[in-house]
Amino acid sequence: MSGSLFDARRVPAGTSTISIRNLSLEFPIFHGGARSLKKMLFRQGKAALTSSRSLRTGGEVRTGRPDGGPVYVQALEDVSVEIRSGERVGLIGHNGAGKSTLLRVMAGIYMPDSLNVAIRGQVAALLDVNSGMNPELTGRENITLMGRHKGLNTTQIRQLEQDVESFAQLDTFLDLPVRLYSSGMIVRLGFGLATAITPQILLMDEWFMAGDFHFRERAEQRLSSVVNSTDILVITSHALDVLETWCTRLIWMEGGRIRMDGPTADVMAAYREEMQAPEPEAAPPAEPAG
Ligand SMILES: Nc1ncnc2c1ncn2[C@@H]1O[C@H](COP(=O)(O)OP(=O)(O)OP(=O)(O)O)[C@@H](O)[C@H]1O
Repeated sequence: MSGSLFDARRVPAGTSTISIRNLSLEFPIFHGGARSLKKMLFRQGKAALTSSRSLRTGGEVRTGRPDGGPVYVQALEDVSVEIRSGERVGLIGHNGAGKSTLLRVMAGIYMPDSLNVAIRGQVAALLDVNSGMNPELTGRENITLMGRHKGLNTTQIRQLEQDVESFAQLDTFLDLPVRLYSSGMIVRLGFGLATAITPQILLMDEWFMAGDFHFRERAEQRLSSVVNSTDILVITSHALDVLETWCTRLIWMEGGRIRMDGPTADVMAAYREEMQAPEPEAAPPAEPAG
């Protein structure tokens, strides 16, 4: 049985897939600091001129050419992933490892070369609590807007409104503009809305772990019925116990690359072992050239 009000299947149940092949994605840095960053990369000497890896934080920062050129962050590098129906996949890794970027590619927010990415099935992305919400409209108006956007009829929109209202428990705030909500209140509304329609592929960032204790308890109950009726789940979280509970497979990202991909128990054991190992010492700064 579906845990939410509406079912949004677009391909037959059990046939959803995510296929990503040799995907690389970089973000150019346009900030004023890019100039001094370029100088810093240059000072590091020729070997490090096109690459500066910081330990366990972020993707590589690179320059386009040895003589300078634009500076960019390599968020993903040569990533290949195949995910089939029935899989519950967790993404783990250090801050800036590329987990959210990979989720955003799967959600179609970043659209690299279409030859690299093929998604089959209807996708819902719980990546950003504000996504799709208009802060100037009331909570109730946002529910109606979302219902229309999903193609629901008037009766279904009424059902959606009742469902989200009873889940979010915002009382009178539901009729006030969303810009007046606290961050926890926005999570209640955003989460209630996003989980009211069962997708075939559910992509989640860890924001839903926000909210008070009672909310989290109810959120996890609601989520478990949605997750059980989706074909594919991909979730990223630093809460390893959450991943162990939900996931059958883990992908360990490091510096934009896939370091390990396999059954949850195997990848988690390797990841925990590495986390407990002492940090390698940072290399001393190189002497200025010339
Ligand atoms: N919009 C952007 N513009 C520039 N750089 C970005 C952008 N989004 C991500 N990055 C960079 O890409 C790299 C990967 O970031 P990403 O958000 O995917 O990491 P993450 O694994 O989700 O990290 P965290 O665990 O801290 O959320 C980081 O080095 C980050 O600085």
